[in-house]
Amino acid sequence: MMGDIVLNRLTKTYGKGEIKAVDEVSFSVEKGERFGLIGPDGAGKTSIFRMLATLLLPDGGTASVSGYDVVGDFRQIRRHIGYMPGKFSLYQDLSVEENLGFFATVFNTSVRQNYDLIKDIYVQLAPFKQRRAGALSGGMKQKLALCCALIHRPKVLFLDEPTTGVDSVSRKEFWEMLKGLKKEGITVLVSTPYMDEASLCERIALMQSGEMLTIDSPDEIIRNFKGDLYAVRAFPMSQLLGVLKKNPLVASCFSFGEYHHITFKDESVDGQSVTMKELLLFNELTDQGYEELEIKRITPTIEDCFIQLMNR
Ligand SMILES: Nc1ncnc2c1ncn2[C@@H]1O[C@H](COP(=O)(O)OP(=O)(O)OP(=O)(O)O)[C@@H](O)[C@H]1O
Repeated sequence: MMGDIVLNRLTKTYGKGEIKAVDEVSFSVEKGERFGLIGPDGAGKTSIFRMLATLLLPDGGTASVSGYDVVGDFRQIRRHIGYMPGKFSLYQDLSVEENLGFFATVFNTSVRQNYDLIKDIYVQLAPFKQRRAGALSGGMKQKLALCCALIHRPKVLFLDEPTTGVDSVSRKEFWEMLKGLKKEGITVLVSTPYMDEASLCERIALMQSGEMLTIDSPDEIIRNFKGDLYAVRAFPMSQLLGVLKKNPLVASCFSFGEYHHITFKDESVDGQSVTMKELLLFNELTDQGYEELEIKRITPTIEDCFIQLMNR
C-alpha cells in the first residue's frame, strides 16, 4: 500500500556536510493516520517538516506527500498541505480574525467557506477575536495557529511541536482537537518532545540525532521493552543511583522522577530468578543502611523505551 507521506532514506546535512540533521530516515504514514515524531531538541524533527513542506531541499533520498514529490512537485504540495511551524506562524500585530482571514486569502478561499472544519476550535477563540494574536495566551495562540493551518482544508497537516511551552490543560485540549480531525480524513504528522504525548498518536517514530530508533504503535513499543522494569526508591536517595549502577545484579539504571528505574541482568546469578534478584537487591540495600526502601515492578512508559533504545 502506498502511504500518504513517504520518506525514503531522506537525508539533510548542514555546514559542509558534517552535521547530519536527518540521516537516511525512512517511514510511511497512511492516509488519515495520526503519526507522531517523538524526540528531544535537535533530533531532526524540524528539518523533516521543512523538507516535507518544501521549504528545505533534501541532500539525499526522496520524499512524497500524497504522491507528489517534495522536490519536483513543490507547487502542488504547497496547495495541498497545512503547516504549523513551531514558532512564529502568526502575525502578532494582527487580531485573531485578521490572522484567520489572512491565511484564508493567501490560499484563495474564505473563512466562511471552511468554517465547519475549524468551528469546534474557533468557538473557544471567538470571545477574543478582536485581540491581537501577540496578546493571546500560549494555548490560545496554538489554537489560532491550528485554525490558520486548517482554513484552506488541507489533506495533510504538519504540526511541528504544537504543544511546546503550552500549559497542560491546553495541551490536553489541543490533542482532543487533533483526534477530532480523524473524521475529516486528514493525515496528521505531529512532533513533540513530550514523551507522555506519544500515546495520543496512532503510530510514532522515536528519533534521536537524526536517526529513527523505532517506528510502531505506542502499545507495541511498550510491549517490546526488553526485560522487567522496576522502580526503586530509598532514603537517602543521593548516592543510590551510583550504588545501583555498580551492583552486579543490575543491567540498566537511570533516574526517573522520584524513583530510579532499573532492569536486572538477564543471565541468572547463581540460578536466581528475577523475583529472587529483587529480593537479593532489597536485602543488599537494607544491609547498606538504606531506609524506607521500595522496589516495585512497573509497566514501562514510552520514555523508558526511548532510554532503552537510545542506549542499545
Ligand atoms: N541551519 C542550520 N545550520 C546548521 N545546523 C543546523 C541548522 N538547522 C538545524 N541544524 C542542526 O541540525 C540538527 C537537527 O535540527 P532540527 O531543528 O531539525 O531538530 P529538532 O528535532 O526539530 O529540534 P528543535 O526542537 O531544536 O528544532 C541539530 O543538531 C541542529 O543544531
